[in-house]
Parts: sequence; C-alpha cells; structure tokens
Amino acid sequence: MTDSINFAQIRDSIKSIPDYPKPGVIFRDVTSLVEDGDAFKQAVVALAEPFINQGFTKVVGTEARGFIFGAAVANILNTGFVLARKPNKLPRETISQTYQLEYGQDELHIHKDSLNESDKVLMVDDLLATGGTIEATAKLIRKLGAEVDHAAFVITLPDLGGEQKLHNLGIQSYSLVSFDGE
Ligand SMILES: O=P(O)(O)OC[C@H]1O[C@H](OP(=O)(O)OP(=O)(O)O)[C@H](O)[C@@H]1O
Ligand SMILES: Nc1ncnc2[nH]cnc12
Repeated sequence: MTDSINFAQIRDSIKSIPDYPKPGVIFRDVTSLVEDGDAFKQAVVALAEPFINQGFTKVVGTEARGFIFGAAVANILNTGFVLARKPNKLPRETISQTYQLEYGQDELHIHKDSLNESDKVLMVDDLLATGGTIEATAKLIRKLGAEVDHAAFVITLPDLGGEQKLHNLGIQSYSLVSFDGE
C-alpha cells in the first residue's frame, strides 16, 4: 500500500519557516500539509498502513497537532482515539506527567479510565524533535498498565535526539519524512 504513497509530495507540502518561533529555529509547518487534501490523505494512509491488523486497540494523540493525525489513523485502524492533553482540559479524573521544554516545563494529562492492561497502543504525533512530549505520553500510557512499543510521526528532526530517546524507552519510531539541520 505504501508503494502508492508519494512521499516527495508529502514532504513538499510542508512549509519551512525560518526563525519561527525564535531566531535559529526552522519551523516545519504541518498546517500547509493538511490544507492540501491529497497530501493529507496520503500522510494519514502512510502513517496507518504499517499498523493495520497488528492488534492495536487504541491510538493516543498528543495535543494539539497530534489530534489531527491521530484521530484519522484511529479511524483507519478501527480503534478508539485517546487524547493526551495539556492541564485543565479533561473533565474526568486524570493522571499527569511533567516534561521538559527548552525553557521550563509543561504537563500532559490523560483520563484515568481511558486505557487499561488489555490495551495495545499506537502513539501518533505530527513531529518528533527532542522526544520530551512523546516520552511523557508513553509514561502516561504505561502508568495505566497499557502496552506501548510504537510511535508514528509525520516528521522527524533527527538532529534533536528524539529517536534515541524513544529507543531507550523500548519504543520503535516510524516517520514519513525527516528534516536535517536543526
Ligand atoms: O519532541 P519534542 O521536542 O517534545 O517536540 C515535539 C512536540 O512539539 C510540538 O508540539 P507543541 O508542544 O508545540 O504543541 P502544539 O501541538 O499544541 O503546537 C509537536 O506537535 C510535538 O508534539
Ligand atoms: N522545528 C519545529 N517545527 C515544528 N514544530 C516543532 N516542534 C518542535 N520543534 C519544531
């Protein structure tokens, strides 16, 4: 199925914005990808394809851009979709995990009753940079007793070390395109 995916088209649809949000950063903008219906469809199909019929019971997506791709992948895999959200957004009882940002720290929450020991989870996000966000997401999933060994991203920034961080957690990462030099 991935034979029919035009990875160059997916890559070309992602706009790169220099010096955003601060000097020296090249922002890889998936909003331009999702605005292109064909590129969006191909990206979602390519993200889901390796995980079809592999026994996944849930997809977890991380706020906010992870929701766009995660929910679509869950539909293809015929699984439920679980939201990992920033603080004060989820109405039921949650568990939380703090993680480091470049400056300071942030926190992610997940509903306590959204996963359990019987779940096999695929994590989906738009982009892997340092891996701090996806590491926090994996810790939440594991705290609830669910299994998580795979994460899928549209974009990886290999220079920022996220793949190694995931590897150290025993999580295999899969991405559609990578951008060096950041
Ligand atoms: O690998 P990391 O270094 O953790 O960075 C990757 C994360 O950063 C971005 O999210 P951001 O926190 O900017 O939130 P947003 O999706 O709400 O814009 C991106 O969508 C990933 O979730
Ligand atoms: N360079 C980048 N572009 C888009 N989102 C990001 N999140 C972290 N680094 C990023």
